[in-house]
Amino acid sequence: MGEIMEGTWAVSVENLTVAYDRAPVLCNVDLHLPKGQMTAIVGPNGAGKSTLLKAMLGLMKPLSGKVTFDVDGGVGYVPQSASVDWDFPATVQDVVVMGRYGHLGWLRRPTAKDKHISHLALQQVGMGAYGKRQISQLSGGQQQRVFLARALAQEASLYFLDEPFKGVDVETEAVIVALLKGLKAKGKTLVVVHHDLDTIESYFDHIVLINQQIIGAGTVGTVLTQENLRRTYGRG
Ligand SMILES: Nc1ncnc2c1ncn2[C@@H]1O[C@H](COP(=O)(O)OP(=O)(O)OP(=O)(O)O)[C@@H](O)[C@H]1O
Repeated sequence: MGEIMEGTWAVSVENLTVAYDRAPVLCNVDLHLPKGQMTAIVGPNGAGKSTLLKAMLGLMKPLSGKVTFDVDGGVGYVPQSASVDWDFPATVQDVVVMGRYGHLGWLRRPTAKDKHISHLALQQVGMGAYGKRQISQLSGGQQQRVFLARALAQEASLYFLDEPFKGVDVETEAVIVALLKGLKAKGKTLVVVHHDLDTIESYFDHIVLINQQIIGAGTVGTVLTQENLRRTYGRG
């Protein structure tokens, strides 16, 4: 691939194999995710999408393989909403300020600036009035917005989001898409687990089709074909 220059990829995955017990969930995954673009990770339930995100983030130890990042700033993660303990006693403001921890020195308390940035992030997701509310007392869509605000407050340069549109209404989805596109316009790299095939073309530049192995990866125009979808979902 002679046209690919150094510094093109934000994330490079080489020969990654991941298993929970013994049976591998991901096998020999080689993958490159382009800088400054929005990439959709797409595949059926159980394909290993969340596992791929966790392995790339170093939250799971792979059986083999290597993941390297080439980014100027921090790495942000918005986990699947269902995987979060929403009964944890914390206010909305607390959760968003946690996004600033990477910017805080050792044992330093959040400064007025951290609180200000966190408040602006909450306003950006339309949750400015909810700072003092317990997170357990929010709807699913509101919780999703708060997690997005936390990611914004983090001011990372690479973001991983696991199904940010799951269970949200059309308005919340539009808010989230606009924010993600705004982050991309600022040069951030976004990697998003996504299920809705109908919106891939309008939301994303790049796509990874996965079902334990990589079925295809590249621009949406070249990879999102009927044949590749059939190979990914095993139907048709
Ligand atoms: N903690 C775990 N222990 C054992 N097996 C697991 C664990 N988490 C996931 N798995 C298994 O690993 C496989 C991949 O799961 P993963 O959550 O990565 O899939 P996914 O593509 O994100 O699915 P979905 O679209 O349903 O969220 C599945 O077969 C799942 O049952």
